Amino acid sequence: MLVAGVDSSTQNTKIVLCDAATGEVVAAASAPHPDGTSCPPGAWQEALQKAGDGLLSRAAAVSVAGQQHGMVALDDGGEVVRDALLWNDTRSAPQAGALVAELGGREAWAHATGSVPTASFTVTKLRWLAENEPDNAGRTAAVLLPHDWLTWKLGASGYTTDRGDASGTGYFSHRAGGEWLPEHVKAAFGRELELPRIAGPGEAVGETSWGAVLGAGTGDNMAAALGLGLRPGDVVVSLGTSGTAFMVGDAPTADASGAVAGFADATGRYLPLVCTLNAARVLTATAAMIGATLEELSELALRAEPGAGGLTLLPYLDGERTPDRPTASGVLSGLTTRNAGRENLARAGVEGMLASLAEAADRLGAEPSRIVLIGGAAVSEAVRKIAPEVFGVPVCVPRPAEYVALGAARQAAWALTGTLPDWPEAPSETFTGESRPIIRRQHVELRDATLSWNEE
Ligand SMILES: Nc1ncnc2c1ncn2[C@@H]1O[C@H](COP(=O)(O)OP(=O)(O)O)[C@@H](O)[C@H]1O
Ligand SMILES: O=C(CO)[C@@H](O)[C@H](O)COP(=O)(O)O
Repeated sequence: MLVAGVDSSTQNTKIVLCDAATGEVVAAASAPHPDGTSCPPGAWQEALQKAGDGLLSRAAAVSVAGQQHGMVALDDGGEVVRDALLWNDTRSAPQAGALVAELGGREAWAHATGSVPTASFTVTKLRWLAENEPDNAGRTAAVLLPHDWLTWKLGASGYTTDRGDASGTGYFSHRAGGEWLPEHVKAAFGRELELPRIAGPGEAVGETSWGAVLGAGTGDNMAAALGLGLRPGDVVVSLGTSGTAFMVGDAPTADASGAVAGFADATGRYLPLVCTLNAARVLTATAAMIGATLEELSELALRAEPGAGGLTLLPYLDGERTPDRPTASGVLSGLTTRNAGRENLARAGVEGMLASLAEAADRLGAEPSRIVLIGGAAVSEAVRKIAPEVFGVPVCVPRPAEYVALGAARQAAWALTGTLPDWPEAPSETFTGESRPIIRRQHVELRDATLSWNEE
């Protein structure tokens, strides 16, 4: 029996078709999404159809994992009202600040939802819609997350979501195993909206047009956790469009500083997570700056010394979420005639991205004995070799695979059989290296020196 897992992430849709009993991948495909921080949901559906052509129909069950937080506004006929605003769209930063203040401050938000909302959270996008597009707001009857919408389009019985993705909205509470906070929607939007039913872990929520069982799906980070064989205390660092550091725990978290988002996972447990807006694209941007391919960037970076001769890249290229600097941009600092060269620039790009994620991982307060490194940029040799120097612990890189899609496939198998299957842990390679404190020192000094640069 075969099951399919879909990862509808920021840059593309990836699908894996797996043996339901063993998790062995028998086929895989992908298709790109349009660039940008807003997207017509139809583009995700087209990518799903393109990547899934001849593949999805072989699956007896399917689950969709999606980029978190995106606001899919629907009218009372189920039509999309406007392009979805994505997790990395920072236009609702002022609304985030206003909502935090209006509803009792950071402590109150962390207590109510597990998180303090930044511009990524759906609730802040709802307020932005109400304030800036009254016609679209007036037509909006329901709000879904990207994976909810795709699951509905695939054949779910009504609008559904799961507690993992729901926990990134800003209108979900961990109380009573997970429930909506309609009063938060009303406070943000001015009135209540139809929200999807929160399905239980492993629940089947409908049937596809070819008769496959449909799992509830979840957020992409929750699915990654499901796709990896994590050991207790493991911290995962994912280097995709977003950078994330997360772990699975038994109790909800409530960090009033706002750095750690107190998400739920896809199994009934919790997924404290720290997210940065800038990760893999820091490397693409650095490579473009020095006229190199990603492979050349890696070779060049490995030729430079730790600290890149004093050159530091603060990687907040597209604004930043952790730290909360939505209007920030990147800063290259410490340039001299002695260090101006492609090797140091390449190394500064890799070090900047990793140092930012090491700071994020620290916010989890976990003191892990290893870091599990995944995501598109984890295939880079320079990233793998420099990561232990930055994190200061061994870095375990599971065999490159689509772990989000694999987690979704595992959830599909759960919906199909009623049992979460035990798939074998993927083979991995562990990278070790001397800790190089200079890398994080340079990053922190530049981060703190630029604290007031983007204040309005
Ligand atoms: N060899 C490589 N070196 C560095 N980055 C890479 C490499 N291969 C792919 N990437 C980057 O990985 C990113 C995609 O990662 P992925 O985890 O699929 O992202 P997402 O899930 O957010 O769509 C792209 O930005 C791409 O440039
Ligand atoms: O906003 C978050 C997590 O809170 C992001 O991690 C999104 O879920 C997008 O993920 P990728 O497309 O980068 O995988």
